[in-house]
Amino acid sequence: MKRPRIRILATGGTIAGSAGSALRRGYRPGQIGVEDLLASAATLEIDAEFDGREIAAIGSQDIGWREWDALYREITAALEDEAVDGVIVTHGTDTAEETAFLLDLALPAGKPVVLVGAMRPADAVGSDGMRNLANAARVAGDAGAAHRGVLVVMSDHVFAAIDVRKAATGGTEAFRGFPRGPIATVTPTSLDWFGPADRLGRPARFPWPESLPKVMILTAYAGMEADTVGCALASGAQGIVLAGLGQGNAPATVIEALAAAKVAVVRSSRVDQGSVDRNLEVDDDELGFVAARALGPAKARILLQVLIASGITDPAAMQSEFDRR
Ligand SMILES: NC(=O)CC[C@H](N)C(=O)O
Repeated sequence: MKRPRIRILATGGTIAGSAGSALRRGYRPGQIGVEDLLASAATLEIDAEFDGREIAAIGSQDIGWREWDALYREITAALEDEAVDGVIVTHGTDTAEETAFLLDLALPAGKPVVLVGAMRPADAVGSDGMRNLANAARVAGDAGAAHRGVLVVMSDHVFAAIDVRKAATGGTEAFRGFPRGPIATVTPTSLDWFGPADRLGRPARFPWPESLPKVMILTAYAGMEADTVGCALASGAQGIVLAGLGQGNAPATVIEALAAAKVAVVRSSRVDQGSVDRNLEVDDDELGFVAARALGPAKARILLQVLIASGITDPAAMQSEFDRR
């Protein structure tokens, strides 16, 4: 059988991180260039042909429009290139869910696109980077990974971009999926999908935006004051995501300020699991809010940015996009 051809787009992160010593705790992400990453991968004798391009060499806390735009363009070119069977994006774990979800919203279902990272730098004892990369290659080279949207491979799990979250600050099992858990298990030599591809023939949900509007996340807490909303508006936010308490709640004065704000408001939750539904304790119909459903604040912000960029600002129309999977 023909070896799959996989394009690696490197952005940095711990998978390219180095401490300079196996026993040093502090380290810097994005130190290992794509050529060195490819050289390490070559020693694993993975049954695939790789080529690589460097998009960035950063910790993903610094990722933003410049890198996302470059990634979208490179991935689109790779998807159109008959010589490429699948794409791997090496990425820091902190914002992997945001990058994966943004790309997921704007790419057509088709060839596998897989984000992968690591929790331990490349020179740490028991580093997980090459294991995860070998797993990602297994997925990106698998025909069964096509038409599932953008995927994230961490530890021995495959997650869909729409579900995945970084749910722990440390440890190699740091990623979880909500509401769906992993959709496959993977090792360098095995891959088991739990169900059929669910995006067969689905076009891109949104055109790639020309830029992303400013949308801020306000995290709720006991004693939160309404002036936080004023701060967001004064700084030019065109939309606000409430990382609310429980089912997207906040003190009454904050809800009033949000209702008075003349920008889109999406209620999500600071709680990691479970969805935020409409009209439970907050009257979304009355106040013109949108419920984020199962999207956590970071991904709700990405969707809200894309909606505003696409000219979709009516609350009912926005809600139906948040209801979609
Ligand atoms: N485990 C990691 O990748 C964290 C490193 C860095 N903060 C990043 O997100 O890129």
